[in-house]
Amino acid sequence: VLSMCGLAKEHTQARDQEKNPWHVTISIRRTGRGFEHCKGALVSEYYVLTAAHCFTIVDRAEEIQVTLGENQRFEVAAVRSHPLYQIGKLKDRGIPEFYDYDVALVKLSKKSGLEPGQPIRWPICLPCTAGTTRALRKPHPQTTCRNHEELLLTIGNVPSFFVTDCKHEDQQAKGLSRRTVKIRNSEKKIGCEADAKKASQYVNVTDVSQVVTERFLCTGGADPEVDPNTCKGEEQHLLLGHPRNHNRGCLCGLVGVISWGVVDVCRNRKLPVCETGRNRHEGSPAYARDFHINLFKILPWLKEELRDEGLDFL
Ligand SMILES: CO[C@H]1CCN(Cc2c(C)cc(C)c3[nH]ccc23)[C@H](CO)C1
Repeated sequence: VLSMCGLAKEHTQARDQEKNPWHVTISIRRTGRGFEHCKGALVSEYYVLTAAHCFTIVDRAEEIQVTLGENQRFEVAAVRSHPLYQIGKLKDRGIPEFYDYDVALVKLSKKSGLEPGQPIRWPICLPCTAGTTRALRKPHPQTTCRNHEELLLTIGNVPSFFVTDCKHEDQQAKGLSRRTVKIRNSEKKIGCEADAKKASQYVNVTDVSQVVTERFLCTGGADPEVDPNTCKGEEQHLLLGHPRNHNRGCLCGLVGVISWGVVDVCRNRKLPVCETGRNRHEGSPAYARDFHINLFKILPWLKEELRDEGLDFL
């Protein structure tokens, strides 16, 4: 079955949830400390993709809930972090957190698309599947995985966006807003990655490649204009603005999973204003960069874990 991914209402009258049906909230009950939250992306009928660091080794599936849209709750059958994710791997070198391979798949206990009376929850397309070929309006099966990477990740500043909770200025209602960022590729990449050393916990990092490995994409900074930054709890996904018409996210599909940032701009934990993005830490420093796991670098794991989901991997 050709997974009907990336189908969402794009017209301006559509409600936030209809524009971003794949955007989910993951709530983890921590005994004595209430709930912690992360964001995730529905990538098939049963699976949500998110960051592995949202979970600890003791979290059990029973403690985790996934909410689609405003209030459609799902229980979780299993959480599978990438086998090479090991946040404490460099502790003995004075590097407290290491985010390499920071991705996890959360399996829902029932299919996400079949609730009577609920809107269809279209998943977002994964790279190197027939769905992304369709979203890119390219011929199938002639278009290869390499073509996807060339189309989506080669030019210097790749227009992309992430989705964040926000509140509408007037009626204080909660909404979702798309925050446009540029993936710093080719010549912009070096400067972007170098700022990782400004993170408070990375004072002992001598060579930035110790913490920013091949698996990462880098966004943020102020060149040519200031990019919005992510906050803790917004681990989720980076979508792609269409390489040609930058003004509209083309639902070309998932490219990365937000993993960590140098500065947590939501210190005051107030939701940003939907229309303007105000309330974020005003005037983030130019070194406020964000790092995302590049899905093109973890395809074997994705294909293996999602082999029964009918996603037609290329
Ligand atoms: C290397 O040291 C830093 C790692 C990241 N940490 C927090 C964090 C996480 C965990 C996840 C996301 C999505 C974040 N976006 C912005 C900050 C932030 C703090 C920085 O504030 C210390």
